[in-house]
Amino acid sequence: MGSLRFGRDLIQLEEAQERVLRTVRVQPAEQVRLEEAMGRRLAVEVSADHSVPHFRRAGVDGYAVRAEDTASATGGAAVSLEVLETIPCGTVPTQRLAPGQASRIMTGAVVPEGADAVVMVEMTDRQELAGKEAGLVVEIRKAMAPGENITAVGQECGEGEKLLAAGTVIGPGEAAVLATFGYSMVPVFVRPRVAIFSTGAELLPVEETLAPGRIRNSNSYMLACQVRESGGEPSIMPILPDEVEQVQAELLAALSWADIVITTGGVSVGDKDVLVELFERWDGELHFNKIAMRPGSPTSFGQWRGKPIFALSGNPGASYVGFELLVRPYLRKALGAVDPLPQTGTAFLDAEYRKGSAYPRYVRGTSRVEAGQVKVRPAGRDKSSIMISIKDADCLICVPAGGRGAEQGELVRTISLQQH
Ligand SMILES: Nc1nc2c(c(=O)[nH]1)N[C@H]1C(S)=C(S)[C@@H](COP(=O)(O)OP(=O)(O)OC[C@H]3O[C@@H](n4cnc5c(N)ncnc54)[C@H](O)[C@@H]3O)O[C@H]1N2
Ligand code: MOO
Ligand SMILES: [Mg+2]
Repeated sequence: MGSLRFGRDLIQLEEAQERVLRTVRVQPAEQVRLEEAMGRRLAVEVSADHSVPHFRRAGVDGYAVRAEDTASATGGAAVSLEVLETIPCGTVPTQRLAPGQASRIMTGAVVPEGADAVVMVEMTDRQELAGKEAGLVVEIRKAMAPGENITAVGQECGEGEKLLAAGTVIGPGEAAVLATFGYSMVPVFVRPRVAIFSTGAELLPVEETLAPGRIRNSNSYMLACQVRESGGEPSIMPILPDEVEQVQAELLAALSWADIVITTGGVSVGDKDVLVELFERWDGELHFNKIAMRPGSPTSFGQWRGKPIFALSGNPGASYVGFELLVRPYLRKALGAVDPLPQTGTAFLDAEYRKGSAYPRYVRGTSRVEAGQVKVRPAGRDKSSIMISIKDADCLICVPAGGRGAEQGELVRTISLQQH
């Protein structure tokens, strides 16, 4: 039995997170088409290289006028103005308004010089005059205030304004900004390639028929989803047996192309806990192999050939939580996030949690808002070996170390899940 198996140094989760984040190298950038940039993280800061809007923009279909010309207009006593021209969207007005003049204008078109308001067409009547006074006249039935129905230059944003920080996840609003400023190609961080290995002689590939003592490999698929959600490119690798030679060879092979390796299982104190065996004989660097947390206390992390290896516990609950607390922050930082650690909040515990523990516990929780208060309860049976309740969790409930657990109604700290 090697020394790592029992003689492990216990560290706090915060220390483990720090050790993980210290090793992160930010990913290189690549250019992708704007329509393919959704969900990616921006690799550059984006500033406005022009004001928005960059011309005075009509906000309604109607008539551009001089507000002072309309001062006396009411429903009963309209003001008549001479119509100079029609200004459709995408064109530039050719004439400046003088007193007594108006121009027909469409929503989104350039407001002509001289005009300082746009009257909705519903507040006007048109007249075609004949004879000596031939021409088009518009009757305005509403007094306008200067600036009414006009979006001023730079009202949305001024030239030079910083709009998107590097590391921002590109969603609908960001895509609209990028399009506005001409980014047909967008510099984004390259997705880290993540090799996912599950270890254990009991594991069956998903397509196999159940057999006595065997279970299907669920961790790899769960983790692949977590990797994808975090912006990584997962590869589900073949199941590894509890044979250290083979595990060593397969992980080394993966390190030649993957940016990150994740394993599950084989990190505890069982006879066949093969990752422990590997860490005893490899030429890599082990940064920790025991964290004061439940689930996932034997979670281990090291670097081999300069690449990070996360060895998560095999128990599905521990694997899931280990990823959220350690791997997701790594991926987020590698993709330029400035705040890689999960967001925390508080909520009222809606059920008692009587399970005390020597280590802080991260209990899968389901939260809801009731009468303006966030309430949270355990998502189901919360044992690290239980897989079924993972799907119901939207947060982790932090239960401090100690023999007491937590009371119903107590304000508890929570960690949000499923962020990018
Ligand atoms: N004597 C002790 N026994 C255990 C301790 C301990 O401190 N002393 N720690 C327990 C804790 S805590 C955990 S967590 C587990 C960690 O176990 P391993 O990481 O070594 O994982 P395995 O032994 O390989 O498997 C544990 C469990 O999970 C199932 N499993 C594994 N891989 C998968 C997969 N890909 N998909 C679905 N399920 C998987 C496996 O069949 C086992 O049931 O050790 C405790 N024991
Ligand atoms: O890693 Mo274990 O989950 O602490 O039960
Ligand atoms: Mg084990």
